[in-house]
Amino acid sequence: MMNSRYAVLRRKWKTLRFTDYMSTSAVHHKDGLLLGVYTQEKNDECDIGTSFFKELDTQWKNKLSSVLKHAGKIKCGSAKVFYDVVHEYPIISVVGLGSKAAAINGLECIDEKSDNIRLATAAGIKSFVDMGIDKVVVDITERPNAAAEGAYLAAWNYKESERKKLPQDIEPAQKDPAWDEGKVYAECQNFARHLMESPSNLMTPSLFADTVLHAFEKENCTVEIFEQDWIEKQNMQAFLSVAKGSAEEPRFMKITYKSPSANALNPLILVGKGVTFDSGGISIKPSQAMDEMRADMGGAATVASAVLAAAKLNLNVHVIGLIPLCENMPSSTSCKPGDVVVARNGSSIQIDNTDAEGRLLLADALNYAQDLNPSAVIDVATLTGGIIVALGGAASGVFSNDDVLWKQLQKAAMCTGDRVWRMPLFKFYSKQVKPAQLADINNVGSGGRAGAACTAAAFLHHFIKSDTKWMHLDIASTMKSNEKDCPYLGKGMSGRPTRTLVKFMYNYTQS
Ligand SMILES: N[C@@H](CSCc1ccccc1)C(=O)NCC(=O)O
Ligand SMILES: [Mg+2]
Ligand SMILES: [Zn+2]
Ligand SMILES: [Zn+2]
Repeated sequence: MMNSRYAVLRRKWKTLRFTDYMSTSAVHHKDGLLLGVYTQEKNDECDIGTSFFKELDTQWKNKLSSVLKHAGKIKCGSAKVFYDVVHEYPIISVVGLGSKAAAINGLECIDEKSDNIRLATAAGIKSFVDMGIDKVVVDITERPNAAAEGAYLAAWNYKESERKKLPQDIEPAQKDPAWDEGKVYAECQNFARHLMESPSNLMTPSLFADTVLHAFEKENCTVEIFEQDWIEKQNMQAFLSVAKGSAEEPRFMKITYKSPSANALNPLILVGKGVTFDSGGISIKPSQAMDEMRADMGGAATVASAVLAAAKLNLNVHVIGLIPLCENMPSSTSCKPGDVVVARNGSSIQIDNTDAEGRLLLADALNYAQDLNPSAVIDVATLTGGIIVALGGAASGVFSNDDVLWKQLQKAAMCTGDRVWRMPLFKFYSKQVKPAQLADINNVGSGGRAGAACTAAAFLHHFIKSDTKWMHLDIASTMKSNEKDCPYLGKGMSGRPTRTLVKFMYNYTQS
């Protein structure tokens, strides 16, 4: 709640902003400062400032420690704002970094230190909302990359009018390459959030392809956009069976980034499901929350964004992103329940539920991927409601035929805080999708909703050759975010797991 002293000081500062005095000599008066303190375990002891906090405190004759003493404890991941403590920075936000001893928590599968920094920095950025601040200077004593991630993820909003209320000029107190890296991780996740959140009429398959092409303009990458005739020549009939219900033409994107120093001939291939709107088709979805299916291209968005980050960070990797894009709509040209199509690999598929469309696009894209001599193939897809039932928003579900690949992804996710959880690829589930009554395989499992994420993975597994190292990420569980579960992302389409994919590629180059 705003008390009277707060109101007076805020008014005073706002008045000052528009004086000639401000616009000439004392530019600092428009700047906010974000400082960190470690939470003290003992109740009667004050929180302890970071080394940067202490440095400024000495410079400013203990004014910071003095206000902190009266402010009481600052909880981990929360912020307290102080006005006019020093004239250099009229607004200072002090954030709780949690315990200095925070470390990797095996049970939680997360590096708590890094996540505390993200939470704290995000809370600090948000504490400057509506203050008209031009620039925020951030204390980066602890984990500069995580600080940048928290800051830039928190400063983002799909709506420009909301974004403008938050500081957009954010700078580290000292130059640090780790901060710059964290900024790329966050900005690429924000790009994925933009693609996912965009209304489906403004992010059709062709508009998605154009937007991504534009984002890669300055990167040393090859971006290919294939149209319907190419998809037909590729015999991608499973993919086309979904696309044919819509007036919007499908697209197939291929984005290649090969670091000049990467000698790997065999690329890592990322495949992203790009259904720009999933109405369910003839097996139409209930209208409640159907709008959220504008984000059914979350796999495509995160794959494109992760490859973009790899290029921006010059990661020592050879990666190809494959992105089948289409709409799933009901019409007189739609595929009907019980229809049979032949996929690119020659397998016949009985389509008993047209809402289980993602796996049809992926079947053909995965088959194409394996023609490119990959070192590993990873698909990313908002694939099933079943994974939401299984994991909630805590993690993306991962199915893999390779333990090393899985462990590398798990390690990456611990660092980024964007978690993953391994799920089974038992024959138990394969037997529920094949054989189908009229074809080699059915696009839905005989168990119905029971184990639906697992039968979907079993379906994809059918299209994976025995010597291909493969991982399938079902990201329907992490498609959306909310303020309570992840304050640094807030509410809306999450852009998860972009940072985990980038970190995975970073580690992949080291192995
Ligand atoms: N598009 C997929 C996943 S729908 C999952 C979802 C549901 C509600 C809110 C967010 C995400 C699909 O249609 N899958 C078919 C299925 O799960 O049966
Ligand atoms: Mg969208
Ligand atoms: Zn669907
Ligand atoms: Zn879908």
